[in-house]
Amino acid sequence: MSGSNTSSSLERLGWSDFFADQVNPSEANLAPRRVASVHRARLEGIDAQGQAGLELAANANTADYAVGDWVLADPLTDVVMRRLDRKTLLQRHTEARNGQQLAAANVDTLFIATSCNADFNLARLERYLIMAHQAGTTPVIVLTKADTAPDAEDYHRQAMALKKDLPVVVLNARSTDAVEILKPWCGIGQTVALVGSSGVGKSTLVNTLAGSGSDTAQKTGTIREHDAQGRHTTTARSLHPIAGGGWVIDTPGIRTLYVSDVTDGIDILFGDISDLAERCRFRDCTHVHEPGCAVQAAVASGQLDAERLGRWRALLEESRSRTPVQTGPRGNKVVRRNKY
Ligand SMILES: Nc1nc2c(ncn2[C@@H]2O[C@H](COP(=O)(O)OP(=O)(O)OP(=O)(O)O)[C@@H](O)[C@H]2O)c(=O)[nH]1
Ligand SMILES: [Zn+2]
Repeated sequence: MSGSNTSSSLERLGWSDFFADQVNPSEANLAPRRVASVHRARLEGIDAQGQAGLELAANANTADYAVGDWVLADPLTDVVMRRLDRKTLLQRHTEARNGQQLAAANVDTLFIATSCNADFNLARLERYLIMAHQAGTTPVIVLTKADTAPDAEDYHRQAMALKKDLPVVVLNARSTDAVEILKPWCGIGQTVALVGSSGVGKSTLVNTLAGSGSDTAQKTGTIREHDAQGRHTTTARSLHPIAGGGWVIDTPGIRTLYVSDVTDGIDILFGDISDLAERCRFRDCTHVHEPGCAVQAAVASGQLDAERLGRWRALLEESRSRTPVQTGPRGNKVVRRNKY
């Protein structure tokens, strides 16, 4: 890496020791670039100077790259030599060949958006929280449309009860006040992404964060991504600068994320129940009818909410039925682990 100016500009793009430490001395002449959008046949990149080419080798597949990835490119030919390990990775479950589609990489904070109205659903928020933990990102619940809800504080209180120390903010996505409220997670070099149902205000928030007059502004309520044939640089980038520093990733893929393969995340979100379960008399306790069940005892004493227990059980069931299980060499079951 050359001079400190370059690295400090790179840090504005999200570069950090985590990535710098992966660069071998023999790779010092290569240029770190960040993937700004992924198309079927090509990638777009950025570096400290702005748009930067990313050419893939003939045998490479764009599906192996996610928006937000860091790669090392040959500065003369723009050819991608290597992708650096990811800090975090958001994936989509698909029915396709390998079952996973990459949605975004190296997202520091995941804004889980829901509005202060009928969209608000604790079970769905829990799923998004699990997804955030599973990806390695920090979740923040963003309650939108506070300006239209007389009872926003009630939603706030319910969301905060989902997990100890969970950040929950209440805002009007159309107001510039939202920028100030989200500032703690949008500093220089920070990357955020938004998930949530259709219509909760994700595009509106991206626009508000990007600032007015930004040429990256998304059109709300309309289709954003279009590949204009015959022109090659007109597609919307998926990595948008935030006015006060940082980046927000917004892609169609991230808008349709849902939970799968979530066992690790479930243990983080429902750690209290997992702890209780360890104290049950039977190791294979189903926490339904067994004597000596510490989980049922906690429900009976009012320490544990029965509905929350029900959601935990449903998520575990779903996760078990979806997690691919491979049969190991001696017929012992090997559950696939996260691999970034
Ligand atoms: N009053 C008010 N309206 C909002 C707020 N956030 C979003 N809206 C409006 O809600 C509508 C939907 O907002 P979008 O930003 O398009 O929602 P989205 O989550 O991007 O929806 P998809 O693109 O379908 O995923 C728009 O008309 C917004 O102006 C808010 O906090 N307050
Ligand atoms: Zn039990």
